[in-house]
Amino acid sequence: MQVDLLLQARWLIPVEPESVTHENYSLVIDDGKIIDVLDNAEALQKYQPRAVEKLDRHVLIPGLINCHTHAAMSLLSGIADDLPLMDWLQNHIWPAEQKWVSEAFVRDGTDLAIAEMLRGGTTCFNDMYFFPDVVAQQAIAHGIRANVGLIVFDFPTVWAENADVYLSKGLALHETLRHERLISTSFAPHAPYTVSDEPLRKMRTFADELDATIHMHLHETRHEVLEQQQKTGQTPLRRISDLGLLTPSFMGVHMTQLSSEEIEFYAQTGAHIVHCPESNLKLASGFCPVAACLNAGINVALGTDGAASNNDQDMLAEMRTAALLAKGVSGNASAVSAMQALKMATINGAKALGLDDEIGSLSIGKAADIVAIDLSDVETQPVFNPLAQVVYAASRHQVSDVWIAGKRVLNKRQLTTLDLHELRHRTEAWQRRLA
Ligand SMILES: CSC[C@H]1O[C@@H](n2cnc3c(O)ncnc32)[C@H](O)[C@@H]1O
Ligand SMILES: [Zn+2]
Repeated sequence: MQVDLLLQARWLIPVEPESVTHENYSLVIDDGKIIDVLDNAEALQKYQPRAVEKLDRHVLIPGLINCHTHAAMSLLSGIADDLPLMDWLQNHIWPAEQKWVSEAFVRDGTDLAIAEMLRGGTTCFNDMYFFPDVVAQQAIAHGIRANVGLIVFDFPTVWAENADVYLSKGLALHETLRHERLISTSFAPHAPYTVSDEPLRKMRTFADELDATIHMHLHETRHEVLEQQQKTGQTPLRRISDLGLLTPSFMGVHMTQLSSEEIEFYAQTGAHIVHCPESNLKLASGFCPVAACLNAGINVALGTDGAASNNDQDMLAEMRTAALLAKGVSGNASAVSAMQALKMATINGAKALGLDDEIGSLSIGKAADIVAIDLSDVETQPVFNPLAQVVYAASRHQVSDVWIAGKRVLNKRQLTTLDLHELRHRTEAWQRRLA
């Protein structure tokens, strides 16, 4: 049988259907999909590939899914550091956004983040930012998968005047993007402290009608929880639950403040958590009790958050931080194993986005979203355990090749859909303006 491409790898970690590492294994790709996963020798007997790629020093893993970011904020990386969330947001980030955010800013900032993400093995990002139409357009142009946030605030910004306008623009954009192969959409109310009850109720109704997900910052800091409790007698989590938002189509981002009772309660709802350990550590927000959440059966995905609070878009690093932090805070070295960390960055992200039929593992029938990591560098030798080298030692500079829906977007470290030289010029121009 003739097929488009055969990837012959030294190691292959499919994540699903089995948590194993195969040695000398091939992925067979046709029409943008994985059609077989089998031993190298068998693959050559069974298929006549139009192209063969030998990856004999490499491990193949599923494309990494960055389940929470604000891509265009890459242009704000380093403008305000070493500050707690509300000081950072209210006194630095929001004033800068008010002054600078435009369609051109979002186009160039999103391109900068996409270049960084592709070079680091991220094949899908879940975004929440102004001008989501531009975010979608840039993702399509550069061949990366994106879930675009239909943002809502209860006050005017550069994108809309009031909650109803945010919602109507979001619904129109959802309709425009409905048939885009690499794009999905999600309602994205910013946070409990910036969106009132009525628009949240409306979003629940729209999300149900359109079978869409909802993506929201929630319980990010102790301050957020205490302030709302003092004002209303309720935690933000209880309020969001009373408004009917907590269902399997909801992603609560951060969730650093959770009691054991709240973990049990959240698990019952089927809602997902997106853990952003590096942003939480840098803003000193706390951290999500991931080991306890996973044990309770909550699906926990991983995100970097924007580069103004991280300060990068490096999902390999985020995986390592998630695994190490969970062990450190639980006092249990088995908490968040290397396989669990890889799952959080792949299949769990796909589940949170409702895309697990399509992406998140190297399984037959799924899209060919694949990352090759070269483990021959001294930094990742010897390779007794490829999975441990990926999670605990590899750096994003070892990501050699990336395919999304079968298209090669990184070829031996070269981006195929973005010109880095030209991107650097655009970024430097923004730096001069912002300075
Ligand atoms: C609705 S557009 C996104 C909005 O969120 C701001 N933001 C970035 N990071 C965080 C965070 O960790 N918590 C809360 N809000 C954040 C971003 O600057 C935009 O204004
Ligand atoms: Zn965020």
